[in-house]
This record gives sequence, C-alpha cells and structure tokens, in this order.
Amino acid sequence: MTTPRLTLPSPAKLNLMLHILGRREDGYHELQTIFQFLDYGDEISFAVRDDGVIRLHTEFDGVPHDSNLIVKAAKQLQEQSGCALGIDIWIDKILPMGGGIGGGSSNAATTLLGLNHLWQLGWDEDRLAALGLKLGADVPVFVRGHAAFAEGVGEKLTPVDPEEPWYVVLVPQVSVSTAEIFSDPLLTRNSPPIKVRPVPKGNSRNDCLPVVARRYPEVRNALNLLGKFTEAKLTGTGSCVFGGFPSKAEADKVSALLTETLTGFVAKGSNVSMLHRKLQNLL
Ligand SMILES: C[C@](O)(CO)[C@H](O)COP(=O)(O)OP(=O)(O)OC[C@H]1O[C@@H](n2ccc(N)nc2=O)[C@H](O)[C@@H]1O
Ligand SMILES: Nc1ncnc2c1ncn2[C@@H]1O[C@H](COP(=O)(O)OP(=O)(O)OP(=O)(O)O)[C@@H](O)[C@H]1O
Repeated sequence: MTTPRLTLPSPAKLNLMLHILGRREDGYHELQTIFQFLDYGDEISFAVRDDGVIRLHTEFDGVPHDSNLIVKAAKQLQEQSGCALGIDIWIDKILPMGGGIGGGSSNAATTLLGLNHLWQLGWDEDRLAALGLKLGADVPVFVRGHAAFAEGVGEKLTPVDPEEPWYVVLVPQVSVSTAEIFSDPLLTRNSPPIKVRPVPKGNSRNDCLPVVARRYPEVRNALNLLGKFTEAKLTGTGSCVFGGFPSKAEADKVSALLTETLTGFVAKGSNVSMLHRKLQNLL
C-alpha cells in the first residue's frame, strides 16, 4: 500500500514598502515593512514514513540536500518535538531563488505547518513561528499567513489588510544576495520609524532599491520598463520588480508587452495566504 500524499501551496510574498531604521549589534537590520502574499507559488507534497528518515526527493541547483530550508525545517521540528516519524518530500518549484519573493522562507513555513498537521504535533502558531524565525527572518509571516506590518528584523508582526490588486511581477535573471545588499556602505539605514497605524500613504519606498538598481543593470531595466505603466517597486532586496493593477485584464495586457523581453508573471495579491486557505479546508 502506498502512503497518501498531502500537497500544500507555498506562496510568494511581496514587500509593499521596506524602510531600514538601523543596524543592530549582531549585524542584522531593524526594518519596517509590509508583507502581502501572492496567489502564486510552489507546491510541496509530503508522505509520512515511519522510520524517522527525512528525505527531499527533488534536487535543487546549488543547494545541497541538508542545506535546503525544507530539510532544515523538518529536522528542527522533528528534533524539538521528539517525533519518531519521518517524511518524504517533493516540490514543484516555480518561484525564482534570490528573487526577494521569499521562496525559501515560504517553503520552510509550508514544511513546518504541513508536518505539524501530518505528525499530529499540535504545536500552536507562536511556537512554529519562533522555530521559523531561527531559519530566516521572513519565515514567521508565512507561518502566520496574514498580510502584516513587520518590525524588528521582520518578526514583530501586526496583521494589516492592504488592497489586493493584480500584480505584474518581473523576474530579472540575476540572483541578488540579501547579505550583500545589507552590507553595502551606500545603503540608507536611518529611516525614521513610522509610528502611526495604518501606515500613511506616501511611505511605499523600499530603501534597498537605490543600492540594488545601482549594482544590477537588469533590475534597473525592469524598473524602467514597468515604470512606464505604473509605479514600479522592488520586493525585499530584489531582484523581482512589481507593480499593481486594478484588474487581471490590465495586468495581463502589460505583462504580455513586457514578457516579450523579460521573464515575469501575473498574480493576485492576497491578505490570507493560500497555504492557510487550504489548511482551513482540510480541518
Ligand atoms: C529583507 C527581507 O527580504 C524582507 O522581506 C528579509 O527580511 C530577508 O530575509 P531572508 O532572506 O530570510 O534573510 P536571512 O536569511 O534571515 O538573512 C540573510 C542576511 O541578510 C542580512 N539581513 C537580513 C535581514 C535583516 N533584517 N537584516 C539583515 O541584515 C544579514 O546579513 C543576513 O545574514
Ligand atoms: N527551499 C528553498 N527554496 C529556495 N531557496 C532555498 C531553499 N533552501 C535554501 N535556499 C537558499 O536560500 C537562498 C534564498 O532563497 P529565497 O528564494 O528565499 O530568496 P529570496 O526570495 O530572495 O528570499 P527573501 O525575500 O526572503 O530574501 C537561495 O539562493 C538558496 O541558496
């Protein structure tokens, strides 16, 4: 008898704004950012095994098995929960790596929530988010599954409900190293903290944009091209560039023009992650 597989979505995120307030003693940066999910992402399938082995069957270019955030998330959860079960994992990977749309962090969160369900651990969201934070600054928001205003290094989350437009997302064919951008001497690190909620209009800038655009001509090009149709923004530390449109038809039209020369996709913004919508249906 074959073990049944559970397939769960692993959505992308966008940073609708990103301000850098300062640098902490450990080198990490204090941020204020707004996360929103996309109805677009990878799909991860899981099948429980009873021998305790954790095995990711899909190979990733340049990411060894044990360094994959999916495997790290599974191992840490197994270790900390004392669970004797194991897991077989497959992923249908469509999210670009190093694109600032959070693929690795989202994969880690989907793994944590999927295994919590399949291994019947009964961990609450706070505990899963705390474990997730050790894997990456963006993991907690994917664990919680609601669009959020984030502070600290991204772990202090307040749910928000921004508009949910259709986005054109351009994917310049360069991988941007987050660590490299955060260590650039030209990065602005002194944005004043926003104290008013909701975040007032006019605060949509991303402090990483000037540094990324300066270093990567491909990103500059994408910003210029999309900027002809709408406000073109950078997500995270890039490389992806996005802009919102009121309808799918308008987003499709612009995407069709731009993707003649650039890679990209159209997806709807969503304040509730599609992972959580699927899990809700399961329960
Ligand atoms: C900037 C964002 O993309 C916003 O969504 C994320 O906070 C980055 O999250 P991430 O890719 O999961 O980043 P991590 O793997 O935690 O960190 C990668 C590297 O970026 C730098 N880093 C990251 C986040 C942060 N708040 N300050 C930093 O200085 C650190 O050098 C760190 O070693
Ligand atoms: N499951 C995974 N999916 C993607 N990348 C992974 C994974 N596991 C490890 N990595 C490593 O993490 C790096 C960053 O990947 P990721 O896709 O999260 O970047 P990102 O979209 O820029 O994320 P962020 O917006 O959180 O900075 C990759 O270049 C890769 O080396």
